[in-house]
Amino acid sequence: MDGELLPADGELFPRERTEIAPGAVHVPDWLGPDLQRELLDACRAWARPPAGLRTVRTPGGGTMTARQVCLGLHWYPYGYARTAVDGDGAPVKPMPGRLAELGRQAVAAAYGGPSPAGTGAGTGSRAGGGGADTGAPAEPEPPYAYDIALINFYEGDSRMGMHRDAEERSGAPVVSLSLGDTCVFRFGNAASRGRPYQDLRLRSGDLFVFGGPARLAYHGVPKVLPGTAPPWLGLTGRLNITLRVGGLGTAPG
Ligand SMILES: O=C(O)CCC(=O)C(=O)O
Ligand SMILES: [Fe+2]
Repeated sequence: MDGELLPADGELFPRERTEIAPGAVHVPDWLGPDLQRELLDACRAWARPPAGLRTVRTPGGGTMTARQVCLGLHWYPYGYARTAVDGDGAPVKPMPGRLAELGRQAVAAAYGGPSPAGTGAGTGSRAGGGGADTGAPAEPEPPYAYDIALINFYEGDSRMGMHRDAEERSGAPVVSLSLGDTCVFRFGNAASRGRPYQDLRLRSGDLFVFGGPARLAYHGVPKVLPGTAPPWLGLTGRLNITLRVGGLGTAPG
C-alpha cells in the first residue's frame, strides 16, 4: 500500500479543483506542508510590531473580530495607506517578492493558464465598486503584479462579515490562502450580501481565487471550526493570506 497515493488527510478521494462560480475557483491542498510551515513562520514575523497585527475598527464603531496585518499597502476601512493609519502609524512592511510570485502561480493554478478560463483577462465594469473615481478601471492582463497582502488571524469565534474587496483600482483576481483551522467560507454574488451564495470549507493549504465576473462578489467567513488545523502545523486558529493588486500607483487614498 503506497501511502502517497492517498490524500494527505487520509480521505478516500482527493478533493478536486472546483469552479464554484464563473471566475471563482477553489484549489484544495494547493500549498504543501513545507510551504504552509514557511508561510506560518513568515506570518509570525509580519505580525510583530511595528505596523504589526492590529484590531480593525469600522467607521460604524464596531471592531472586526479577525485581527489583521498588511504588507505592501495598508488597508483600513475603507481605503489604502502607506502607514498603519489605524494602528501604530508605522510604515507598512514591504510586499515580499515571494508572496507576489505565489500570487502569480496561484492564478495560473486556479485558471489553468495565463488567462482566467472563459472569463477574459479583466473584470469588465467596476461601476459601483467604490474607490475608482477616474473613469474606466485598468483592465489587467496576467501576469499580475501582486503588491498587497492582508493577513487575517482568526481565533476563538472570530468571523468576517459579508463584504466586497472593492478598494482596489485593478480588476486582477484576488488570491486567498488558508492556514490552520478549517473555516466555512461563504461566496455570494456581486449584487447583495444575501442569497444566492455558496458555503464551502477552506482547509489548511487550500487556495481560493476570485476574478473575472466573480471579482466583486460578496464573501465572508461565517465560522471557523476550532481544533481542525493539521497537528503538524503548530497553529491554534486560522490564518488567511489575501493577495491583491492595488492598481493605485504611488499615491493611494
Ligand atoms: O479569511 C478569509 O478567508 C477571507 C478574508 C477576506 O475576505 C479579506 O481579507 O478581504
Ligand atoms: Fe475579502
